[in-house]
Amino acid sequence: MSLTCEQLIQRYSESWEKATVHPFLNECQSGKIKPEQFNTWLVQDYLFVTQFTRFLASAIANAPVTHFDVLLGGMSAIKDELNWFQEKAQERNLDLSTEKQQTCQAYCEYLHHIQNMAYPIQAVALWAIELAYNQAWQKPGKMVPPYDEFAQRWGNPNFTEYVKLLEKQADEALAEADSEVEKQATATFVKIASLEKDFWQMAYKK
Ligand SMILES: Cc1ncc(C[n+]2csc(CCO)c2C)c(N)n1
Repeated sequence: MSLTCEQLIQRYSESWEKATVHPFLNECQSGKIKPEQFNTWLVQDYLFVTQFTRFLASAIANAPVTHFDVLLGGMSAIKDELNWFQEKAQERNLDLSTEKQQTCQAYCEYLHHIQNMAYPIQAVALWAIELAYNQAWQKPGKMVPPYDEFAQRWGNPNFTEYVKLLEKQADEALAEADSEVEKQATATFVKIASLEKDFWQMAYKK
């Protein structure tokens, strides 16, 4: 039996919990987050998504044609997401040409690093990155305005469906992987969980 996404979640459930449960999210839920802390996180997330766009493009370049439909749908969603980030930044008077914090920089470098690795590794990364947001923004429960818009964006059923399709594709890719690629895909999952955990914390740093 080959490795599956479900097994990764089960085997590393503690790391995954830390990736998707954080005081930042609870403070968005209650409305206690300071606007400047939220803004700090938002700008860093925009910077991350610009790098993620390049990562998705390279995953498409390595993917089998049977995976194009889902991934191209993801690419189209990112076009919308980047424009939406720019709108939010304008509303909040934020400068998007800010420097990356160290955690954001490390995450972007990691995406660049796995860009040229075997496709199953990229398929697992795409799934894990999207699942992290899909779960993290739902776990605290109904959020107060203005943070409910963010929770809706990443917690809505359509996005959940997209993440399920990414899981199916990652499982298909893993079914073709040898044990070395399985090992690297596992390491990628664990690394992403750790980077996601650190990412929330950037809200509290200048
Ligand atoms: C640190 C961090 N991790 C995951 C995501 C989730 N995500 C990455 S790109 C994108 C747009 C739709 O594909 C979404 C929702 C994020 N934004 N920031």
